[in-house]
Amino acid sequence: MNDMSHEGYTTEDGRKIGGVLMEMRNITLKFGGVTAIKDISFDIREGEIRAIIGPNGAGKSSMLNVISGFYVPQEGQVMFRGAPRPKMKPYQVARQGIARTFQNIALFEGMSVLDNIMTGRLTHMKSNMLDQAIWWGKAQKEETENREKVEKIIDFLEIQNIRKTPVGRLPYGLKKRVELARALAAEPKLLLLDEPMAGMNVEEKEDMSRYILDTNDEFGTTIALIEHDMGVVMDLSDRVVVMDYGKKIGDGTPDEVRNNQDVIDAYLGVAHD
Ligand SMILES: Nc1ncnc2c1ncn2[C@@H]1O[C@H](COP(=O)(O)OP(=O)(O)OP(=O)(O)O)[C@@H](O)[C@H]1O
Repeated sequence: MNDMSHEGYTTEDGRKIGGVLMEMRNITLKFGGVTAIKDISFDIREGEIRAIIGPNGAGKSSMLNVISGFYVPQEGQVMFRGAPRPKMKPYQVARQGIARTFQNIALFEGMSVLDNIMTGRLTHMKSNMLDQAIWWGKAQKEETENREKVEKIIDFLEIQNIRKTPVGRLPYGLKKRVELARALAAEPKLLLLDEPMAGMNVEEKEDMSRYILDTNDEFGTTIALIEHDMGVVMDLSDRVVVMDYGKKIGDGTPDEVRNNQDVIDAYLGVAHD
């Protein structure tokens, strides 16, 4: 990586990364007597793929929930586009352009793939019941536009052949892809992925990696993901934060992180003071 200026930087593969989109400033999060996150700071820049990794119980899920606005830290400040982010409801987070997937897939099992993905468009729907009653044309136009956006995502993720299939009948790897499709239907600026490769076989992991890279490339989406497995994110990410016991022990390019002794120790389970 070179030119790591405040305005952005250029990746080794020549992609231009922009300025800071989101910044975590001295975040501390506690659950009663347990400190899940201890005074952690880092930023996420426009257009980058940013990973947060760490062993079991390191605090990754807690951090993703702080980024998504689900948890409000006791100390520190979350900055979004240069302004402190207030406590927000999930729909307000969605309107800021943040979408996420979940580790335990959260789809409507009885609904078709297409209908599940359409639910991702909800934050973009403007016409209400009254519009639909008195001016059906407006609602119909919006429905057509939403369908076109969703069809584009279905093509992009190569799931045309299962568009009418109830999600409950799909194998795990495809469900994960449908969840990604639903998140993309919201046209997020920032996409949060909660262990996107968990429970996948090698081939499914390769597919998911490719779709994540293509999403970033095709739509310019900034992506932050948490992952337990260090290996899978190294080829994917521009920069990696490493957490262990709630602390940040590394932050840098995959190469920098791979050669960081604290990170090596944490993954080998070397005892702490
Ligand atoms: N809702 C909660 N209530 C109480 N303690 C919690 C809660 N969520 C997390 N913790 C604790 O905070 C610490 C960090 O947990 P967290 O789930 O964020 O780690 P993680 O890195 O995501 O772990 P894993 O890889 O196992 O999912 C752990 O000690 C956990 O027990």
